[in-house]
Amino acid sequence: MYQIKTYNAIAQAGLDQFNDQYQINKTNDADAYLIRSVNLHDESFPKSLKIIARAGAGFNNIPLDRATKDGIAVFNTPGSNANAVKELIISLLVASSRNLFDAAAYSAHNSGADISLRTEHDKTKFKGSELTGKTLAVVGVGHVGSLVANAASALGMNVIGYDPYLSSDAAWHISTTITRARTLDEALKDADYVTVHVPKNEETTGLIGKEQLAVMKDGVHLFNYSRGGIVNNQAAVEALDAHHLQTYMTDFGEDILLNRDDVVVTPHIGGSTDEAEVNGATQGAHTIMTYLETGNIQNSVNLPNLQVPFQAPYRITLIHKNIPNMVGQIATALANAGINIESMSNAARKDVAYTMIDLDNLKNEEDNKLIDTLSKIDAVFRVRVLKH
Ligand SMILES: NC(=O)C1=CN([C@@H]2O[C@H](COP(=O)(O)OP(=O)(O)OC[C@H]3O[C@@H](n4cnc5c(N)ncnc54)[C@H](O)[C@@H]3O)[C@@H](O)[C@H]2O)C=CC1
Ligand SMILES: O=C(O)CCC(=O)C(=O)O
Repeated sequence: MYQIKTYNAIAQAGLDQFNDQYQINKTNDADAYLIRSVNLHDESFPKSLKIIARAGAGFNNIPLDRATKDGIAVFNTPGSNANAVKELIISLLVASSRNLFDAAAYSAHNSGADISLRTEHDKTKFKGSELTGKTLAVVGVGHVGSLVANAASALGMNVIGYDPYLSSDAAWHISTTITRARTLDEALKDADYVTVHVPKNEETTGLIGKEQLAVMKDGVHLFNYSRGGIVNNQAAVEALDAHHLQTYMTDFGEDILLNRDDVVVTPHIGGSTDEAEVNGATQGAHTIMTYLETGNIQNSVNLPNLQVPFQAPYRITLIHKNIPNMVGQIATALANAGINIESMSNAARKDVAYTMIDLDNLKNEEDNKLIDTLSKIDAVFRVRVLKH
């Protein structure tokens, strides 16, 4: 029986994917965590833990290096909530161009006998502009950014995308109407609207700061629905005070953003739709079952991808450092145990590697001894034995 531990609200439809080999939230000694935004940086992991599946895109809440050293595979669910974020960004583009929040707040407090007279007089304050023909810069053109770019283009906007690491797969999803910027400044300088859709990491922290804001045109609208810290909020507030930035909308609040008419803060709701939550939980559940039952890896964020159908009834998987002679040592340990290798596959990702070995014969009583021997090889982080 495999044990699953969940954190945050995980959609029931996702939990329903687990078959009767799985128990949910029965013990802390879990084989798998299925999580959303919980911060795991200060948590130690139980020895039993083999996989963390993040239902969603961002994985900056997970200590990846520590997880790798503990032999834990970490996955996200790419694209599962991208449409939810896209629809929210499109609504915010419209809301900012039509002063929707201010106009609605005005009407909420406008009452009395002469209401229609006052409305007709005051509505000029809320006159907006149209999105068609305006320029949108999309920074990060992955799952979310590409959908935002294509939808904005369909609304008649000129869209400029900036993504120095764009994968060829992702490029297939971008409309030919999107202009590609070679530098961040090139994307920002003509934009009436800027939206940021990058992962949070060392490189992207402060990606939009004082200098980048200075490159933008007067009156620009900025959206940060990626992560707090990717836009430097202090710099954004200064640009708002100088009436250089017209509005700033973000999913990630901070005290300096409070009580301002030119800021809209939403409570991290970018991926909060029924559909996105079901997609993420379902994809996460399938990722967990595949990894626990077959060892196959797709969409890991700390291990290399490696998918091989079972070639024999038994499979040994090893997570280890990507250094010379690891495969040699593993093969020698198996040979010393008198075990013949049916098939062996290995893949590496930076300084970590993953090896899967399929075997015809493995006596039950030998499992523990073999795991012990393989685990003792220096630089091996995790050994598992699976049966087909
Ligand atoms: N507010 C919310 O609830 C949600 C927030 N997010 C955030 O949005 C981020 C993006 O999500 P997805 O599009 O699904 O991820 P993704 O991984 O599909 O796309 C991210 C893109 O950013 C690009 N990128 C990386 N560094 C860059 C840089 N320095 N400059 C420009 N582009 C860069 C990558 O090449 C990639 O194409 C997530 O990492 C997450 O933090 C995602 C979903 C919901
Ligand atoms: O709603 C959630 O779980 C968070 C969505 C998110 O921020 C992400 O997927 O990166």
